[in-house]
Amino acid sequence: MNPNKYQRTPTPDLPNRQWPNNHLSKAPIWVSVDLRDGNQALANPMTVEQKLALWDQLVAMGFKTIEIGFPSASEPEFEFTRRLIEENRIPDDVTVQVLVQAREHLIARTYESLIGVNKAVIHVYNTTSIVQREKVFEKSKDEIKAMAVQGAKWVQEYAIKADQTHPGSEWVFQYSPESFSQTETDYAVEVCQAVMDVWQPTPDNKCILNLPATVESTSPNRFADQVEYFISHLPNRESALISIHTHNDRGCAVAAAELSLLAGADRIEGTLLGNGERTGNMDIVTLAMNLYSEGIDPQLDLSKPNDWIPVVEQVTQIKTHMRHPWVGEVVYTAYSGSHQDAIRKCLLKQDDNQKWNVAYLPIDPKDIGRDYEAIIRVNSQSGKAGSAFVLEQEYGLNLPKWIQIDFASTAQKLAEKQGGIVSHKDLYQAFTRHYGCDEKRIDVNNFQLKLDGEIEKLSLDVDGETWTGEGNGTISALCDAWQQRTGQNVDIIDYAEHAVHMNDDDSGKNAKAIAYFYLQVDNEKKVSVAIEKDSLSAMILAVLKGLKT
Ligand SMILES: CC(=O)SCCNC(=O)CCNC(=O)[C@H](O)C(C)(C)COP(=O)(O)OP(=O)(O)OC[C@H]1O[C@@H](n2cnc3c(N)ncnc32)[C@H](O)[C@@H]1OP(=O)(O)O
Ligand SMILES: CC(C)C(=O)C(=O)O
Repeated sequence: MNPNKYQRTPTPDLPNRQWPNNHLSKAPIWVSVDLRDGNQALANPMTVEQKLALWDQLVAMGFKTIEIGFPSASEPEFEFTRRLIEENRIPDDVTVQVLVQAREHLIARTYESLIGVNKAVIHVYNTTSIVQREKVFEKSKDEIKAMAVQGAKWVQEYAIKADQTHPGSEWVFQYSPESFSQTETDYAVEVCQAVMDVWQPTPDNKCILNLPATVESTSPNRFADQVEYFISHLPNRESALISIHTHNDRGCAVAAAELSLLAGADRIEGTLLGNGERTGNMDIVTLAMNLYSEGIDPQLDLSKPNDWIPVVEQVTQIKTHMRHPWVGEVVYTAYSGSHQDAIRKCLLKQDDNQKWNVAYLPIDPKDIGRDYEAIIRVNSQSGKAGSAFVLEQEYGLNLPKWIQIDFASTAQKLAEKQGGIVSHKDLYQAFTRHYGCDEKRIDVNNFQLKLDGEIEKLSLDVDGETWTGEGNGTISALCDAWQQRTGQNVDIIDYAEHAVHMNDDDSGKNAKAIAYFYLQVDNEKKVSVAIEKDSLSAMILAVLKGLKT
């Protein structure tokens, strides 16, 4: 490797930059370019049917402008445009956008594809970057500007022609100085100004100037400088919507777009999950969810990733990474003990009426249809809180801390033996087996309790022997009975009991009680658990188990 081979992309000097002081307060205008830039990146471009499926999905998610393709490039692209129009698939509040080079025959064909459309954005581009001017087009700055101006003129002229032959369509003009981020910014301003001189937009009839990082070649802060410089030097800025189209070569497409919004951009082009040329387009899902997580309405419905991800995966043939920001399969799952502990404690304290404030979970997974069940998964890196969370969520067991500690080594051994994630069923079985909850190992009969003044007098048959004892409650009378029989001193350090509804029957018929006891028998500490049909039985059995085992 040889870093001397590379050079820094020049960006404007902007000593009084304002964008670092700004805050976002609303969603931008979103434009999906999945059907064009996304499609352009696929080894097997989408079929018309696949494009229709993705179109329906994009509309359902709330996109109001959708770049549908490059209709002059191929028959399938042309046919798709025709089908949207002829089959009345474009809702009144959705505008289609089409891309075309600054070449006359392509512009003519583009308008042909759009006959009968209600409203469309005609997006014309030519590159302005230094490398492309010098090596690809071999043209001077003036010649490249002249291409842009000529393209703008054709777009306008063919719109007029289209209105004459097929009146009734509304046209919006968009120009991209392709590779803006690798263009001298003052020159990009100059070219865009020349395009605006042709189109003569007004604040009520704006054109769109789209600034692409066609290849991401600067850090997001320097891209934001480029955008702020462009916006602050563009005469008649109020007559243009400033749009941003970033790619992800350095992995910062979302950051660059986000900072561009701080720098004054109005509109963002991108794709769902970031499919696009090379390392991809800006991922709209990530940026929209970033806004959402800061309390800004993203103006897109991303709530059902389990519905729309399969559509995107089907048409792109690209699997979503399990750690994809916000929507990857495991992004709300914690395996490590301390994270599980923190999540569990925060969730217990999270009040529905308060702002979301849970460690390690930047949003409530339920907002995008993810269940709490998947948040904590027990493996060999988990601690007591992980097992406690799973048993709590899945089986309604509120384990006291000393039970969590007591059970932790059993869960750990199970995880190490299994080698991966322990299913909640296996964990529950390990729990009931460890505490002997499924076996009736102690036979209890003829339970009698009499109150004599303040004193409870207890008599019961345990494994065929009659026990008697007294105390200020049932449990202390039971401990007294044990002391009388064995001479051992029994202290109750702590206990808890609660109702449990067994998972296989939500009707309540299968409601049971669970009791947890922490005893000290002479010098020995004992932990025991029993699940019985009612709370008194569960408590008696748990104490007996603690004493007799
Ligand atoms: C950054 C982006 O994503 S830009 C979008 C890129 N997307 C695509 O290109 C997908 C669709 N494109 C295509 O199917 C084809 O390129 C077509 C149908 C549009 C054009 O095909 P062709 O004319 O046969 O070939 P090709 O694309 O190689 O044309 C290159 C010519 O167009 C010129 N050209 C390229 N871009 C532009 C432009 N934006 N404006 C004007 N001329 C341009 C080139 O200088 C070159 O000219 P030359 O033939 O005089 O050397
Ligand atoms: C045509 C433009 C907007 C483009 O796709 C890019 O520069 O990446």
